[in-house]
Amino acid sequence: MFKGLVGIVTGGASGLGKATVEQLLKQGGRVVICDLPSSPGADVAKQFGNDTAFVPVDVTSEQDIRNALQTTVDKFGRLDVAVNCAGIATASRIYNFKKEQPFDLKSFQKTIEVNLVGTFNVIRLVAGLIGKNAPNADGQRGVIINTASIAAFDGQIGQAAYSASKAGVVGMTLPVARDLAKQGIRVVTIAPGLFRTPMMDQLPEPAIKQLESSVPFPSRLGQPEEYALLVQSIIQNPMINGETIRLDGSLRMQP
Ligand SMILES: NC(=O)C1=CN([C@@H]2O[C@H](COP(=O)(O)OP(=O)(O)OC[C@H]3O[C@@H](n4cnc5c(N)ncnc54)[C@H](O)[C@@H]3O)[C@@H](O)[C@H]2O)C=CC1
Ligand SMILES: C[C@]12CC(=O)[C@H]3[C@@H](CCC4=CC(=O)CC[C@@]43C)[C@@H]1CC[C@@H]2C(=O)C=O
Repeated sequence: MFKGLVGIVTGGASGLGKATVEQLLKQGGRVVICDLPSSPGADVAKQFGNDTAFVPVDVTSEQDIRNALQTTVDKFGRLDVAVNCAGIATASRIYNFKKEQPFDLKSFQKTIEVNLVGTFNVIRLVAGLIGKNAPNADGQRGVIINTASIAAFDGQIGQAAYSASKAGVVGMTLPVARDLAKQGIRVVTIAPGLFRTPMMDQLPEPAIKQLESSVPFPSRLGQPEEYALLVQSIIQNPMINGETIRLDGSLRMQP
């Protein structure tokens, strides 16, 4: 289905990103996995075979992303799709009244830097390369897909930094889609609910069970493959643009 399509996936060594890499490959695409040097990205690329490459990147670095784009062109000749999955989850209350300690500013800045600035950095750089493609019959040159979270809308206690970073991703989706419309590049954001990934596995099992029971239907964590299926759908459907799509089993998180 995606024969000839070339994608890059940030955060592609783990969780939602890794499932996306696998789905794009299954459909006949070729994929560059971008993830931290400390990630298992090299092993993941080896496991997936010759239609993948791993480039160690920090998404907040301009040079790292330029390197990744250069590798994409050298190895696969073009770029059609970029999927932003790289992200970190942090949690802290705004003020700890027992310890008389405010939210650590560095931690707030880091969360914004990776989740929001990192996503923006990738978008602004991939747009130039995707824009070089010849348009298809519909005028489309490619697609950029971002990952927010339902915490962008229903942020919980302790999620001020995480929610702000993800709300930023939601907020820039429409203006960036408008910026890139003339070039025929679509921009879409997915806001996942609760998915079974290494990020989620930081929580103890009883807490996960409790979270699962809070999802109306299906009352369980999402599988990373279900996220990847939405990525596939967004790529296939040229009318989806400038929108954030919740993928959450109708969960609305409690405070
Ligand atoms: N798992 C879940 O339930 C949900 C996840 N999300 C979001 O989905 C995205 C993917 O999350 P998961 O797959 O669950 O997490 P994960 O922890 O399994 O994967 C995240 C990947 O991002 C990479 N990464 C982190 N910082 C990076 C940086 N500065 N540069 C490059 N790569 C970096 C990590 O090395 C890791 O491989 C994240 O943005 C997360 O906030 C959103 C809602 C729910
Ligand atoms: C990010 C998200 C909600 C959270 O805040 C938690 C995170 C899993 C790891 C965590 C461990 C903690 O001890 C504090 C909370 C949290 C940072 C969750 C994974 C997915 C959740 C999300 O984005 C929901 O939309």
